[in-house]
Amino acid sequence: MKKTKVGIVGYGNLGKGVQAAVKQNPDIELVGVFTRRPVDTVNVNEEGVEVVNVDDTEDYIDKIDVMLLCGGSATDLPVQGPKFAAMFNTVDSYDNHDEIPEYYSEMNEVAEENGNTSAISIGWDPGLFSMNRMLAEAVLPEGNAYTFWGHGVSQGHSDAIRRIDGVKDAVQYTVPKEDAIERVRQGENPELATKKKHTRECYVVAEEGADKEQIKEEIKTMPSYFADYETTVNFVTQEELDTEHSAMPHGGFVMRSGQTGENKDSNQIIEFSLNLDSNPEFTASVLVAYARAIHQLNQEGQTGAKTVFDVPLSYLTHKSSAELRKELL
Ligand SMILES: NC(=O)C1=CN([C@@H]2O[C@H](COP(=O)(O)OP(=O)(O)OC[C@H]3O[C@@H](n4cnc5c(N)ncnc54)[C@H](OP(=O)(O)O)[C@@H]3O)[C@@H](O)[C@H]2O)C=CC1
Ligand SMILES: N[C@@H](C[C@H]1CC(C(=O)O)=NO1)C(=O)O
Repeated sequence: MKKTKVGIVGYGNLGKGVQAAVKQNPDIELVGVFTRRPVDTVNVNEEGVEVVNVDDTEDYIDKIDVMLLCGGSATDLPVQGPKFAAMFNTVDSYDNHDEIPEYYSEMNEVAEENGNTSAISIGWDPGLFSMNRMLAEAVLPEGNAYTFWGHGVSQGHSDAIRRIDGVKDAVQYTVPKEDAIERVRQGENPELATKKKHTRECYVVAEEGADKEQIKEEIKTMPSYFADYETTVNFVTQEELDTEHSAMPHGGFVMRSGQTGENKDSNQIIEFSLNLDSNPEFTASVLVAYARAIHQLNQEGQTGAKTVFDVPLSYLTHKSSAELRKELL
């Protein structure tokens, strides 16, 4: 079997998750981990997997079929996305929803120019939840849609806090408002503004001597991430963060309630939910499936940026169409 050879760019929670996910996919092979840090400070604990500084990436252009970009969306991917899409097929999990259209345009231009294929905003939201929002809307054109996340750790929001000057470490929990969920489940079809659906709880380790009030203000007013939410900021020690906030569970659901029939008197509900012990390991598993698909799309000459709306579902699996018809139809 010809394997898809992949590389990991950025060895954090998501990068480690990709390393684990590759081992569950016999048709995928990990060639190397690419990091901005000195290579002797990053230990991947896996025989045969090279650790390379990102400045030496060009040496691997002919050795890697798809590069999995595992950097943070707040500040890493806006730079690393275009940089790596010029050299490789890529898959990333870019999740700043407000900026996805602009990111898509830039990635599409770079990937097209270089004959590469780049899957962007892959994961669960954006990603599998996006797919299900679209599917539900296509099937039930007359209705109301809702997305709820948590209670769990948003990696994107946690990463965004960690990038603030004076922050040493941080975790952000997204907390759904139970009254909002109840109103949706009761079929009220409420109009729910962003603030009305979730609150955000942050646990922050400040650097020695950092201005905590300044950090709190930067978090609460951060556009796209916190500005539209009720957000609480708690300062804790590194030991408290490590002992009480090291797990990264998450999940949520997308739901659409729609009406059908001559008199629109049939109420139909579509719901897709996730319950994740590990947000990074699940997200990484989605990225690896898309690495398989992007490799095939590029071999077919389909270049440019792709979202979950552009990639055929059957390309995500190693199974043939005949196997799918036999086993899963
Ligand atoms: N679409 C979706 O559904 C989802 C998207 N995501 C996205 O994934 C992104 C990455 O999340 P996550 O992996 O948790 O972020 P991390 O903070 O763990 O890692 C981000 C980067 O920071 C660097 N880094 C990691 N650990 C260290 C360290 N100890 N010292 C110095 N640098 C370090 C790494 O780059 P380097 O090795 O180069 O130093 C890494 O790529 C999030 O920002 C989010 O946007 C996450 C979940 C779901
Ligand atoms: N992109 C999110 C995945 C989901 C979770 C989330 C949130 O809690 O706000 N939004 O989307 C992440 O980084 O974890």
